[in-house]
Amino acid sequence: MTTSAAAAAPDTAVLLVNLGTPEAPTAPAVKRYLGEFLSDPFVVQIPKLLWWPLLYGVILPLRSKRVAKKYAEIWMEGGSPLGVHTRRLAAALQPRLPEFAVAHAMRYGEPALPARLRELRAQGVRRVLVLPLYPQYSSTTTGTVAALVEATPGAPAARVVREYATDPGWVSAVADSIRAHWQANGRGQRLLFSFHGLPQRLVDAGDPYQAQCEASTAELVRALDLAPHEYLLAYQSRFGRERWLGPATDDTLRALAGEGVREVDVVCPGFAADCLETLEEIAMENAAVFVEAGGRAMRYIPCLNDAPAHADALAALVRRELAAWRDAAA
Ligand SMILES: C=CC1=C(C)c2cc3[nH]c(cc4nc(cc5[nH]c(cc1n2)c(C)c5CCC(=O)O)C(CCC(=O)O)=C4C)c(C)c3C=C
Ligand SMILES: [Fe+2]
Ligand SMILES: [Fe+2]
Repeated sequence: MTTSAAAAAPDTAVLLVNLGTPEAPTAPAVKRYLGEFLSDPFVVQIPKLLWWPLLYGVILPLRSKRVAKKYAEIWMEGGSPLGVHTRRLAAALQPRLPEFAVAHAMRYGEPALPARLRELRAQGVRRVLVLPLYPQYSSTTTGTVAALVEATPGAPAARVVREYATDPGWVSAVADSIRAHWQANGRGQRLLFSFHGLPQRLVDAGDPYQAQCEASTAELVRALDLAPHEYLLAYQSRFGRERWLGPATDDTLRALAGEGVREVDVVCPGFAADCLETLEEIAMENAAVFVEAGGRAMRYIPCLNDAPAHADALAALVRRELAAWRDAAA
């Protein structure tokens, strides 16, 4: 690097943060990743003394093997879909924000968030806007990212984007992707909005996640001009025995097939990037559930991933957030 390029090194960075994903579609790699994920007290609130023996003694040994097989079915040349799409999205964002350094990190696994923050500081970055890739806020996702940023010594000054559930640019990008999918593949009789689930207990305790999923859906319904009978909202990926948000995506698909609906489209606006929960659980498992219940076809509408419209929307969001940060400091 020349001296002038070094002098021009950006003092502000944008850090995209996603959940994280295993390094390989193997039981040991899945065990490492799930172990870190499920021992985060923001995600599972059972006291350590009870939870850890259950997690490390029963859940991980059983689940890692089963889940590794699922990852193997969706693995891409460059790695896990969530990792590949997140990396590509950061690369798509960089030319749209040329005066800033754009990087990405994961809350669990690699590239690890604390190391990335310190690396940016070492490169001369003094301020970092952290953008968790969760449109809707939950303590279990955005909240744990914000807490880790706060708890990382040696990090640049940081601001964390809380949510973008009704951001107009993001809503337009998702709505356009749904229209484009209909144009290319035909349109089903219903559109199902499927969001990742959450324990009902957390919502009752004040987590705004459900309200934001509903707000995202309302904005998308408005943008697409859908009538009430044309769409449904459901929650997927239940984990454990307690009550989670409902209705469940699989139950909803069975009920639709039972009502005689032959073709249904499913979109997952809680996921910025395709991952196990969309590519395997929705596009494979739930598509089979719908057909077994008598439906003809469940068509999955992909996440925005590294689409230009996604990068455009996030770049605009970043510029607004940085301006708000500047104003707050002034
Ligand atoms: C207590 C368990 C879980 C909570 C709470 C939870 C919230 C939550 N998760 C996402 C987004 C993703 N979750 C993903 C995978 C995944 N989630 C859980 C459990 C909880 N999630 C598990 C155990 C797993 C792993 C897969 C499995 O074992 O079934 C993923 C995909 C990761 C990938 O590598 O592809 C995403 C993304 C949100 C948005 C959320 C709360 C709102
Ligand atoms: Fe999850
Ligand atoms: Fe799942």
